[in-house]
Amino acid sequence: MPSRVVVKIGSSSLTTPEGGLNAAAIQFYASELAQLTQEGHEVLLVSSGAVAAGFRKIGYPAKPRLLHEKQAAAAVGQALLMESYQAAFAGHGLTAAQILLTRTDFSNRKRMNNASLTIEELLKQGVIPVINENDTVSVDELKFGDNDTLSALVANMVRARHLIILTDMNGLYTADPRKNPEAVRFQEIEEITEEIYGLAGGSGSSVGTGGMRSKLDAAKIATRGGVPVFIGRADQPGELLRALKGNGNGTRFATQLSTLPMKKQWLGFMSSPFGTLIVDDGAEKALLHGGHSLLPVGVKSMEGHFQLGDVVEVMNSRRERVGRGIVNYDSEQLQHIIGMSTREVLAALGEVHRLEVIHRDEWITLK
Ligand SMILES: Nc1ncnc2c1ncn2[C@@H]1O[C@H](COP(=O)(O)OP(=O)(O)O)[C@@H](O)[C@H]1O
Ligand SMILES: N[C@@H](CCC(=O)OP(=O)(O)O)C(=O)O
Repeated sequence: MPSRVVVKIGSSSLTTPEGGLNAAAIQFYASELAQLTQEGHEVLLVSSGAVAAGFRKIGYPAKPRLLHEKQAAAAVGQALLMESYQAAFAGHGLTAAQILLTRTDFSNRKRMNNASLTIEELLKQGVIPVINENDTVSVDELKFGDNDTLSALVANMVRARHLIILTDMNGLYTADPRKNPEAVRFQEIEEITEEIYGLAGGSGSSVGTGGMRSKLDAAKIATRGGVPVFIGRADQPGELLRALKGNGNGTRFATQLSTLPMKKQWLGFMSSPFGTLIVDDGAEKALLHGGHSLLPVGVKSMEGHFQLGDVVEVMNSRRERVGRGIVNYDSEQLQHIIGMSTREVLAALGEVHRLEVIHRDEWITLK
């Protein structure tokens, strides 16, 4: 079975700061990716760069900030990007396919399944899927924004063997090296703790978006799904292959000991919550450390309109995210019983579908 690799390349590696494609860079990466296919790997490319490639062409002096301007720039730039990839891959006898996805395509299981089947067929035919966010239709509050999270969701969806995130920095440092020249690089990270998060800053370039912070978000999602991650550079011939073999110019992130099943990955990272439940300290502890279900007595308040079976987010009294789960009541019913003991719930409602507000089997901790 060939090993499946998802490679994500950021805007900073593919475009120029003034706006426009870096044609030499695209040719270089196409050649490096072609080499991976020659070594027997199945390759999926997650490529940013549509906004940065398109903004100057339509007259914006710098990368736009407003959503509709970014969308317009992306609509122009995405076509330029694909044209460039098609030509570059053709030089190696390969064909590229454009796949544009949004967050909703992952939260809706039917759409995700369709995307997955299309990608499987492309790989079977030896085509390289080139994936980007569908910027034209992504609304602000649901946007990935950067493509790091998108690349992790894709890696988990296709059950990749590796996720390689290429950027303009050779890995994660103890601080942003652009601001702190004393910063030291990590070779390998076993677990992405709060402390590690604290070291990562935002984007350092004029064209990038998420910086190291969003790359760590991506690494967390992928490693919890069982996919090891590399974050770094591969701008010299052969470096991409070396990254795959474990000695690249960057930082490696090991997979978590217990890999989440797909159902829980979907719940935690792909689903869209319909509401929020605020729980008390006892319930938070029971969910986080006791492996218990959430009962009505532990819920202090709630927001949103949801149906039985929808996904809801759970927050503690400090409004920090605790996790997500499938709710066993609709919002109107739950409103009547929050804070009640089991006996009171039964007296108030008579018969219930399930007593727990969220059963522990349908829960994922995200804290
Ligand atoms: N702790 C850190 N270690 C390394 N880079 C960091 C760190 N914190 C912030 N950065 C910044 O993250 C940038 C890479 O992210 P980004 O600009 O979003 O690139 P891309 O377009 O490739 O996704 C680096 O250029 C660097 O300035
Ligand atoms: N979908 C957008 C991605 C935006 C972006 O800047 O992402 P990245 O360079 O990966 O931080 C584009 O193609 O321009």
